[in-house]
Amino acid sequence: MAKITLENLAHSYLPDPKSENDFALKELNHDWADGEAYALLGSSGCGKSTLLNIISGLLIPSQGRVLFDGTDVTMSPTADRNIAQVFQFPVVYDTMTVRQNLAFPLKNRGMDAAEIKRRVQRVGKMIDMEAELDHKARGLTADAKQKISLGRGMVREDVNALLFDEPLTVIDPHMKWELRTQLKQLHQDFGHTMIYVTHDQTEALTFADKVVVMYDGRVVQIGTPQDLFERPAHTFVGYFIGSPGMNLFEATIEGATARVGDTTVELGGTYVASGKTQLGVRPEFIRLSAGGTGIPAQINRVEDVGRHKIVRLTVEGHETNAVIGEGVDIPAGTDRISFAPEGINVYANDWRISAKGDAA
Ligand SMILES: Nc1ncnc2c1ncn2[C@@H]1O[C@H](COP(=O)(O)OP(=O)(O)OP(=O)(O)O)[C@@H](O)[C@H]1O
Repeated sequence: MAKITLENLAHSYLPDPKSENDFALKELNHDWADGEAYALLGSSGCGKSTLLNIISGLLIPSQGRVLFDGTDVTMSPTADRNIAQVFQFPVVYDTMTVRQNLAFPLKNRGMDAAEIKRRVQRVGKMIDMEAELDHKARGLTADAKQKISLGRGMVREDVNALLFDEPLTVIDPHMKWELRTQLKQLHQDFGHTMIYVTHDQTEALTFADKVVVMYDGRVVQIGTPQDLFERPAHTFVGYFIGSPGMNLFEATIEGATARVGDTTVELGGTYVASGKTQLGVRPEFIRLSAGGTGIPAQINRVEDVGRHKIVRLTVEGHETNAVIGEGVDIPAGTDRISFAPEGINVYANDWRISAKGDAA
């Protein structure tokens, strides 16, 4: 297992990049801790695979260095990096049995037969294919073949890192949940450094200790699921994480208060902000009322989704969502919203700013 250091790393697919916009991966500096499970999350085209391919050695970055435990591996081929990789689509040897496929990386390293047998049995159980261990891979479904690929990725215990690139795309929904749980268990048992690329927030939040959110070639936040929920560092994180995502209100910041339209909102702290200023409030922190001092709002519809209700409103001309707990009544004649102070985030030019005196 290794700590992974990304130093002044950036990548452009163009031979002669002129501006930041020419970079698929914009400059970043990070240490990814030994033994942690990271999810790389972001929408299509934001640079997740570019970053993963640089870490795995499939791509040489146009700038910067990659270090494994302090050793520069930037120019080292994948084979020399001692990593296991699982891709979106299965990579299996059709003519081999499931058992031979799983044993392959261990045999290659000359491990003794009894140990190979033990590990293959364990991984076979993990991927729920114990009964098929002696079947040929040819003829198995894509779903089963991908489970073999995952198993092969997990069978070695001595790797520097385990890299997964959207590995559950072809897996059926029930098995997805099962395999995610198994991966998490594997991580707890062996403490591998794991990097898991996905555009699915549920997958990222359930799998990872830390979620690395990418947007437009940039890492906009690395945090625990709780950090991403409570203190989204960028408006994109607020919008992308959560269902529905965070509401944004254009606001003028005036120290400890903000003006949203004609309404004054108490911020619960003092802020100095300029540029494009907004308040970000998750639907869970929106309060509804009839009359009073809140921001004028109009309910468009209410969706009962079982555990809670989603109230769709129009506020200051924008669609706004509130989440109301099961059994909580929506006040009759609701025409105002207000914000729970602990749920207010202040943004200047899309980046979260802290109240004076706050650490984060
Ligand atoms: N080989 C390449 N040549 C030129 N441009 C590329 C190449 N690979 C990726 N890109 C571009 O780089 C940007 C980042 O792509 P990347 O594949 O890293 O994103 P991603 O977040 O992994 O997306 P997806 O989830 O769709 O795979 C995109 O604009 C993409 O078009």
